Amino acid sequence: MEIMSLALITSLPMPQLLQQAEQQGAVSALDRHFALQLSALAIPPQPPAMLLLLALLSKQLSAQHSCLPLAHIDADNPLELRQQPESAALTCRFDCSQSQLVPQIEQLLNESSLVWVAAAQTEDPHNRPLVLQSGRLYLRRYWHYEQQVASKLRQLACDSEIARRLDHNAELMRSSAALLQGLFPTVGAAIDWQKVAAATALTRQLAVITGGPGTGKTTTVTKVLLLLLQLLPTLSIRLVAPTGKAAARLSESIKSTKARLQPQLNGSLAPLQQALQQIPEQAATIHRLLGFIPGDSRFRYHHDNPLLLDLLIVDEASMVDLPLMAKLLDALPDNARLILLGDQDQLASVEAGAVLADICQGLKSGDNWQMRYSQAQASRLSQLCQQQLPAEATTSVLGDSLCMLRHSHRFEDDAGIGLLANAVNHGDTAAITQIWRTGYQELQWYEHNDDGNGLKGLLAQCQQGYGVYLSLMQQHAEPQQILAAFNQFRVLCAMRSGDAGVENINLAITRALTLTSKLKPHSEFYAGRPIIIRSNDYNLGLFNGDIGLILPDASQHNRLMAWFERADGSMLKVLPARLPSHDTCFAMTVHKSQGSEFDSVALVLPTNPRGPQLQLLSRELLYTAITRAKRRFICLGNSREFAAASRRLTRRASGLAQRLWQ
Ligand SMILES: Nc1ncnc2c1ncn2[C@@H]1O[C@H](COP(=O)(O)OP(=O)(O)OP(=O)(O)O)[C@@H](O)[C@H]1O
Repeated sequence: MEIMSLALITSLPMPQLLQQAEQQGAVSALDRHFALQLSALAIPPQPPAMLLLLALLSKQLSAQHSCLPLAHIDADNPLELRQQPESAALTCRFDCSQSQLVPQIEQLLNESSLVWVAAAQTEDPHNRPLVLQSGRLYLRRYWHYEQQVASKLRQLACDSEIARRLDHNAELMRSSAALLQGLFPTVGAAIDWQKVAAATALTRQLAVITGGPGTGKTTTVTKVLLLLLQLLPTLSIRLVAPTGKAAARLSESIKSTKARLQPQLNGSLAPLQQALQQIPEQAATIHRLLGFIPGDSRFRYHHDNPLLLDLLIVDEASMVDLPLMAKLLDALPDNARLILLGDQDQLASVEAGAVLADICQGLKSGDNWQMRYSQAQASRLSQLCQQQLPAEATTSVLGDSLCMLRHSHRFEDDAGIGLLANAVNHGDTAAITQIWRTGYQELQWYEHNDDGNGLKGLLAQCQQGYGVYLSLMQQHAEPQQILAAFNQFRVLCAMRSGDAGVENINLAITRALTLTSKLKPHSEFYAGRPIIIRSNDYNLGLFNGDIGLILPDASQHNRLMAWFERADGSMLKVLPARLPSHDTCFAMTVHKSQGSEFDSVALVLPTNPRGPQLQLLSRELLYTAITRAKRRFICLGNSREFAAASRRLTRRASGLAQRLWQ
């Protein structure tokens, strides 16, 4: 046993120890190489503990955390090594108590030439690769992103020009309150949070409107646009979402909300008719708005070449990762307004960070949420909404920009899907068990069991769910109609591999559909094969996550083509041989399903989840899967594990919430 300097005790020299740890799966090859290569750059040579910290930081980044909080390191087993009886004991621990660990590591980092300790200065003159701040170790790039996002959001979280006008113009306050009342006719004393959200967006340069599915985010924001365009008729507005699918849904949703509002704009609301016509319907992806440059991680629009707009609306903001949010905010002109819409309870972005959850973090009060309006904003909102809003001791300017919608208009209060989503969101295992037992008609449970009946039941549901689009295909319906029918039903899996992973379930569904004779998968590309794109192809206009179908093209002697629907509703057809990398998509991961909704969803959970699989089975994963379903939610799983997963919260390590709220 060798005792290293800096209070680290290891059974092997650190490079060999990391190699062994890699074989165990405790770190990846990338983590090990990152640690070795970065430490090799340093002069003077770095101690073994630094190598360990570098490997741990890399491991954190691979798990989509933005940083390594030093307090999360386990002094006794920092690499989380498993002790394997057959091999010599692999030891790696700090020779100090857990309580002494953080100060000792901080001292080590303070002395390292690789680390800049961020304090009063805002930039490191030496561009060191690592940054230490408030007990968190960052890769410089991520520290920068966090810094950028926090400072821009704080800068935007101020009163809008309209708020200043309202404060000094009693007549404007009165007429605005009347318009709000017309658009949100409040009945009873309960606070109408949609109205408050609209008033928030009117009075603040930044508004964050969060809420679960069907809580009225799109309805509210459309009404906000009516009010803003009435007051500022030349406002240039852009609508964006993180994926093509989400952008298409936003366009669709704005279009139908406008159609629904149109007949309501009469009497005192009639002057809003013109504003209604001006509301844009076309949403783009964030990448398209920023002007992606193929093969480059930079965008055409940035701080020195800002976007030309007055108001940006970002839907599905929970899917926006930290780097993309930093770039989006960087490209936003200083005087532009920003409205973020999203569901803070959903799975976080596929890449690093959990920006929306961090923004909302300051409203968290135990298991509940609490609005935090300052005295001035509470009084302004109360006048506008003609309802009494309480002021709260607030620690951040952000509090005045946030509003959370909690009542779902999509699910009846006593409907199974809404109840289940709510119980999962509160980790209420007793309620979850009760809901499954009650037998709601929108819910269907299949238990994994040895005789395979659970899987058989699920596959029968797939034959029915996917039977609709396959029948349309047999009837030679239009590709767009067939694709729409395909998108009514979807199987979601918690993970890609394993017995109940996407790969296996896709095979099982393909076999089950072949048995119905509606699918004939005799070659790689066969009529009816659904595909999901796995990489971006800017030339073809196909992007990671796009879903299409292989179908015959009647205009080309039934030649098989891959058909996709573009965000504007038009169809794109591509020769299958030209498709970028893709997979079959009867089943897809819950992660990939974010931003989409289906009439019916069937979720497949692992049979007997262990180790890292358990980490994936989180409350956010279940909630995201359930809320993809509009009418029916089916689940194949292990009932105990389902309930247990609802208590497993994933928190991404980040300093953003602290920067925003303290
Ligand atoms: N205050 C309300 N009263 C009655 N129905 C409402 C109200 N607000 C919204 N709705 C209805 O609820 C449904 C969902 O509204 P909306 O699409 O605005 O919600 P959302 O939060 O944007 O949903 P999603 O998360 O699915 O995008 C729509 O049919 C809408 O007409």
